[in-house]
Amino acid sequence: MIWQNFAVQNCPPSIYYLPDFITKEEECAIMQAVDKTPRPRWTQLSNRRLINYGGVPHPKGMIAEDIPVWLHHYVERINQLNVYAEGIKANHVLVNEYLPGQGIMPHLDGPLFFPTITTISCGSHTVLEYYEQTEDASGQEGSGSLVRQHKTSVLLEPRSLLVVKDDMYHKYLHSIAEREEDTIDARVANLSMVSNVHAGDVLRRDKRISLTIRHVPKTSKMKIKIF
Ligand SMILES: O=C(O)CCC(=O)C(=O)O
Ligand SMILES: [Fe+2]
Repeated sequence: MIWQNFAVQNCPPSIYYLPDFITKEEECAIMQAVDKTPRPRWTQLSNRRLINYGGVPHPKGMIAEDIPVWLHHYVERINQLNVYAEGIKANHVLVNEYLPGQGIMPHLDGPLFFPTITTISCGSHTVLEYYEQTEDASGQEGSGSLVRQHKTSVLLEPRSLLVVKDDMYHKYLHSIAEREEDTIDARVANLSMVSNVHAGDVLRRDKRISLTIRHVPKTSKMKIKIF
């Protein structure tokens, strides 16, 4: 599969959207495996819950942990695409679970990850929104007053793969609004790449599981110092 053939037009570089990257059976298997994950593995946040697999990224280096066997197949599928760079392989999977009405605040993924990321969506669609953040023109330099302007949106259907790099990784903040339904409008940049969804449609959200499969460049071996 040549992921470069799936570039989303009408948005800054670079987003790629691959519908039906996984089958319904694979989607079901992911949802079941995530469902079975023991409670202590989860980090509960106010508006979603998550699991780090592969370790917890850290500025001093991620202490690598094994990725569970059920995820190897999907990590391998991403590695076969060669999205990161020659010889660079995924070593981290972030599982996010969103119930209808939940989301994630505008943010950048930051310097701990290789700046090309991949996300598989399961269980429900969502709309990923991108914002340009600039210092308020009326505010004084360094006042810290920031304004956010909507740049583009991407509809993520269940079973799709998203690949994000370049300015869409480094420059524009992404978020998922805390909504129970999404009204699809012409600001959705990949509307021509989805079937049976049109501007004006209202899509009700269901529980969504996302797998964000990334490469964490800085890893460290745990050292136990004995004095
Ligand atoms: O769930 C998603 O698709 C996005 C998650 C995300 O942006 C993150 O965890 O950094
Ligand atoms: Fe993110």
